[in-house]
Amino acid sequence: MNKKNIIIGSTLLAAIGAGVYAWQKTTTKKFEKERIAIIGSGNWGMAISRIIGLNVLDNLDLFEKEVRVYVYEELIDGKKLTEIINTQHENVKYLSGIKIPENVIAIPDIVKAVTDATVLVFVTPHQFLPKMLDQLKGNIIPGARAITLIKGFVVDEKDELHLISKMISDKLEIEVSALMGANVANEVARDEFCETTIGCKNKNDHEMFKTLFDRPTFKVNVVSDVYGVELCGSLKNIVALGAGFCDGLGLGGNTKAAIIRIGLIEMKKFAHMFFSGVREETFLESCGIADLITTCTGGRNRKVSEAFVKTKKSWVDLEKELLGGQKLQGTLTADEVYRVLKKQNKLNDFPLFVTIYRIVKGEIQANLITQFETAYKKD
Ligand SMILES: NC(=O)C1=CN([C@@H]2O[C@H](COP(=O)(O)OP(=O)(O)OC[C@H]3O[C@@H](n4cnc5c(N)ncnc54)[C@H](O)[C@@H]3O)[C@@H](O)[C@H]2O)C=CC1
Ligand SMILES: O=C(CO)COP(=O)(O)O
Repeated sequence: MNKKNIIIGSTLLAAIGAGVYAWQKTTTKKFEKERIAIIGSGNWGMAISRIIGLNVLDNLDLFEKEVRVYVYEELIDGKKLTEIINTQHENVKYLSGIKIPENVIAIPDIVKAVTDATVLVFVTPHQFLPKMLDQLKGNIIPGARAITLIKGFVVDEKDELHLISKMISDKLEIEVSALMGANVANEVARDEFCETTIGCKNKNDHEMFKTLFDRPTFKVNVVSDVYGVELCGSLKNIVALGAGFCDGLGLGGNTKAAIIRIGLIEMKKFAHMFFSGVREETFLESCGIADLITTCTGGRNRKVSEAFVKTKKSWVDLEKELLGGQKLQGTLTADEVYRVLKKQNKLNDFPLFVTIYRIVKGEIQANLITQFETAYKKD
C-alpha cells in the first residue's frame, strides 16, 4: 500500500469511527426494563421521588420496581435520615407530612445508588453537583441517560458559564435532558395540578420520560430544546429575588408585574446571547413564563428576599432560619450570572439582573429595585 492509500484508508477508518460514536450517542440502547436512580433527596428531590415511585408501580412492564434515591446522610434526633425514609416512608426533614411509595429506597452511598441504573435523575442544589460527578465518573453503565431537574449553573474560575446538562453530559459521557416548570415542590407533593416541560433531544426517549413523570396532576410536555428549558429554570431564580424585594418593600402587583416582564426579557436576551438554537416557544412553556410567575408569587427565593428587605439580616442567617436545611439558589445564580456578564462586558445590557445582584450584595438598597434603566419599551 502506498502512502496515499494509507492516508485515505486511515481517514476512512476515522470517519467510520466518528460515525459509530455519533450513532451510539444518538441511538437509545434498549434495556429490558429501565432502572431509575435519583440523585438528591431535598424538597424537590423527594416530591419527584414520590411521582417517579408511583409511575414506576403503574408501569412495571417498563421499569424496575425499585427506585433508588441517593440521600446525603444526616442524623435527625440521633437517627439516620436514610433509615427514617426506609422505615417511615417519609423524609421528615425536607418534605414532612408526605408519604413516599415503599418502592423508593434511600441509599447513603452515591455510587451504590446508581449501580445498574439506566436513567439518572439529578435533583440536588447545584453547588453540590461537581463533587457528585467526580464520584459518579466511571460508575455509570453504557447506554444510561440522565435528566436534570437542577435550577442553576456552574461558573468556573475563568468566569465561564457551564450548563448543568452539558456538565453532566461531558463528565459522564451520556445524553442529558432537562425537566423544569412551575413546580413548587410542596404543591406538587400535595397533588395540586400543574404543568412541567421536559427538554429532550432524543425522540426515542420522549415516551419513556413522559411515562416516568406524567401524572394526572403533573402534566408533562416534551420539547427538543434542552438548553432553552434549562436556561429558563435557572435564570428565573434571579427574577424571583426581585419579586421578593417588591414584597419586602410593600409594593403591589403592578410593580411585581413589571419586574416579571422585564425579567423575562433579560432571560431571553441572556439565553440568545450566549447559546444558539434556543427557541422562542420555550419561553411560553411551563418552564418559562409559568415558572416565572409561580416563583415570583410563591417560592423560597421570593420568601427569603422579602425577609432580607424587612429584617436586614444576612442571607446565610435567613436561609438557616427560614428554610430549615433547604438551599437558596437565586443568590448564587445572581452572582454567577453577574460574573459572566462582567467578563463578557455586557453588564449594561442587563440592568435588572445587575440591579438585583447589587441589592443581594448590599451595594445598593432594595428601594432602588425600580431605578434600573428601563430600556425595554420599544426597539
Ligand atoms: N424545592 C422546590 O420547590 C424546587 C426546587 N427545584 C430545584 O431542584 C434542585 C434541588 O432542590 P431541592 O430538592 O428543593 O433541595 P433543597 O433545597 O431541599 O436542598 C437540600 C438538599 O441538599 C442536601 N445537602 C445538604 N448539604 C449537602 C452536601 N454537603 N452535599 C450534598 N448534598 C447536601 C440535603 O441533604 C438535601 O437533600 C435545586 O436546583 C432547586 O432549584 C426545582 C423545582 C422546585
Ligand atoms: O423552582 C421552583 C418552582 O418551580 C422553586 O423555586 P424556589 O427555589 O424559589 O422555591
